[in-house]
Amino acid sequence: MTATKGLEGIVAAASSISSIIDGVLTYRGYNIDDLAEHATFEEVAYLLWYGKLPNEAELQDLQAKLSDHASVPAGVIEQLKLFPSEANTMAVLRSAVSALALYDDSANDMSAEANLNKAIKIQAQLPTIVAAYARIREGKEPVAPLAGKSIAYNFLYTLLGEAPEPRAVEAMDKALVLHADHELNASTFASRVTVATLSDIYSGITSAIGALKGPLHGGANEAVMVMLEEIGESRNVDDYIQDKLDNKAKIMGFGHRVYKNGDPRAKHLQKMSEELGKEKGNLDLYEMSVRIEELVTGQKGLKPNVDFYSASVYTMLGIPRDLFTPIFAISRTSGWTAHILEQYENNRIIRPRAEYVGPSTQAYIPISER
Ligand SMILES: CC(=O)SCCNC(=O)CCNC(=O)[C@H](O)C(C)(C)COP(=O)(O)OP(=O)(O)OC[C@H]1O[C@@H](n2cnc3c(N)ncnc32)[C@H](O)[C@@H]1OP(=O)(O)O
Ligand SMILES: O=C([O-])CC(=O)C(=O)O
Repeated sequence: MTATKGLEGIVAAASSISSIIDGVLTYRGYNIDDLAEHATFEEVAYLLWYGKLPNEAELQDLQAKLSDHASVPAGVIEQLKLFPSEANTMAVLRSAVSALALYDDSANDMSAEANLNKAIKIQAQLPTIVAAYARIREGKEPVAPLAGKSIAYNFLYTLLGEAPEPRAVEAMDKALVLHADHELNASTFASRVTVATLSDIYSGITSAIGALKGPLHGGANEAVMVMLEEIGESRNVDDYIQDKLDNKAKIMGFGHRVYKNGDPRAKHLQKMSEELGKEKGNLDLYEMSVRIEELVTGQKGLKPNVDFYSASVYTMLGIPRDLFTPIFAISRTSGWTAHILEQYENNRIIRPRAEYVGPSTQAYIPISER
């Protein structure tokens, strides 16, 4: 038995949810470029859960369910108030989602219907939790989401406490569409491993949030913003990046395990970054990002991934840096839950083998003789 480091190239599950074939990403066979252009996040979530695009009535029904479930148990809000105001936001989210299970009587109901309902409920509650914590840590009261509004609208509304600009809602919605699912990425795999033991959906999402938090995965969007802040202004880009490249340091937001010729989602975020910069009359972040890309791609051949331009997009939407990865989690909950439901439908425990590289058979030595 020989191990493949990082399981590169190993096909570990069959799935009909999303595919990456020859660098083209599809959700249920629909090209991400078409979905990014035309679909709302709610349509995409429906597509991921039900396997088809909704008609008007089906979409309205899902939107009503999401609205009905958007409030969070008072006990979870009380917990958010007890957490330190400087806490890591992904750790907060991981803990809060785990706590949601304590208030859900159906948490351990393993019927397909109950699990789909929980998927919708968790999707509705995640944005409420992220916005509530962001306000609580600033000493403000959480704002209740408005019935009949989209997840993108309500996230911005409950975060900022005022009606968001239509353009901001549109950009947020597109970002949610682009992050919704991505085949067997690390966090989705973690969620499938967890629920394949027949553990509950909350355990699966808690595992996934823990995996997404890392800077090699979803945490990279926040790390990109740290880099842009460290660089500070355009004239510093070349020296900063050259120093990193010379020292073989990782440039966050570049590279990908599967895409070697570029991530198809990045161009949409780059376009959004440029458009928002133009609208705000400040292209600094966009231009710095473009120059970083020229240097990194030029010298290392590495292309930007989904996390690179999302950092400048979210910043231009007025979102604090440490909410970037929680936003990724809000979107990816649709994909995680779709994968969890698919895993339950045709389950077998996920239990690979390890190549043993430790010492060969050893004779036990009593402690007094060691
Ligand atoms: C949503 C997402 O999760 S997208 C990914 C987000 N993560 C990041 O942006 C973090 C930065 N990128 C990385 O760390 C990596 O590219 C990963 C984790 C995304 C993929 O990792 P792997 O598939 O193991 O990388 P891969 O084997 O292709 O790396 C090949 C070489 O390129 C280097 N490399 C890869 N990414 C980068 C980078 N961002 N900066 C500098 N060098 C890099 C590797 O160090 C490796 O060099 P070596 O051959 O000298 O050892
Ligand atoms: O697929 C991956 O390895 C990481 C990624 O881009 C994602 O999860 O969106």
